[in-house]
Amino acid sequence: MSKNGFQLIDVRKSFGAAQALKGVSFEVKAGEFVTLLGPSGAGKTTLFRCLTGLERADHGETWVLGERIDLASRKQLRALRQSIGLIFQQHNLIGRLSALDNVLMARLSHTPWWRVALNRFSHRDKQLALSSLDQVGLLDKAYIRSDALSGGQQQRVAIARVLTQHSKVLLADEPVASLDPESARLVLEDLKRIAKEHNIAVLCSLHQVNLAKKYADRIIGMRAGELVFDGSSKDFCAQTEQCLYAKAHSGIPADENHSTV
Ligand SMILES: Nc1ncnc2c1ncn2[C@@H]1O[C@H](COP(=O)(O)OP(=O)(O)OP(=O)(O)O)[C@@H](O)[C@H]1O
Repeated sequence: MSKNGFQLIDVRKSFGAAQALKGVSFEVKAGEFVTLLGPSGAGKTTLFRCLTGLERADHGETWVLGERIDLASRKQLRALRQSIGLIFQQHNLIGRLSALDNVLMARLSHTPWWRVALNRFSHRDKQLALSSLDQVGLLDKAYIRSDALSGGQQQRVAIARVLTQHSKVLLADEPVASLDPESARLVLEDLKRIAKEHNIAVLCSLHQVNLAKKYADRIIGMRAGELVFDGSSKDFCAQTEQCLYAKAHSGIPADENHSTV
C-alpha cells in the first residue's frame, strides 16, 4: 500500500436504509489533482468523512498515507489527521485575526501552550507561515484582518494554512462553491500547483463540470453511492456528464443507468 496518497477499497457505508457508499474503490497518488463530481446525495461528503476518520465505513478498507484510518485508534487518528489538510466551502478562519495568525494556527499542535497564550510563535514558524502566504500570492495581506479579505483571498489563506501544516493529503470539499469565477480560478490554480510542487494527493469536490475538466488531472464521478466514472478530464464527455447528472434527477435508479466505469 502506498505510503503517499490514499486509497479506498470496496468502501460501503449506510445510514439506516440509505446506502451512502455502495462499494467505492479508487486511489489518489501523491502529486495528483483529482476532482470529485456528482449530484446531491451522490455520497461525496460521506466519502470525505470516511477519509478523515469522522465516519467509519461498514465494509472495506480506507488507507491514508499507508495506514488504515478506518481501523485507527483515537491516538493514531489524531496523528494521521495532522497530515490531512482540509479545505471547506466556508474557510473557517477567525475573522478578527490577521491572515498570518490564521495561518499560524496550523502550528498550534507543535507549539507550547505558553507561546500560544502569548501569541509568540517561533521565528521559524512565522517564516514558514509567511512563505505559505507568499505561495498563494497573499504576502502583502499577512497583517490584514482576515474578515477584511475577499472570499477568494480568505480561501487562499485557508490553503496557506494547509501548506504550513505540512499536509501530505488535501481534501477540499466544494472550495469554490461560493466564489466568483476569477477567485475560483485562482483557488483551483493554487490547489493544482500545490499538488505538483509539494507532491500532495489532492481530492477536490466541485459542482462545476467545466472547472473540473479544465483543472483536474483526473475526474471521479459518483452517483447514488457508486463510482460511475474514473478517468482523465479529456475522456469526460457530454454523454458522461448527462449520465452523471441528468438521469440522476429523472428518478431513474442509478442501477438502471449506464455506467462508464
Ligand atoms: N448522517 C446521516 N444520516 C442519514 N443519512 C445520511 C447521513 N449522511 C448522509 N446521509 C445520506 O447518504 C446519502 C449521501 O449523502 P452525502 O451527504 O454523502 O451526499 P453528497 O454527495 O455530499 O451530497 P451534497 O452534494 O448534497 O452535499 C444521502 O442519501 C444522504 O441523505
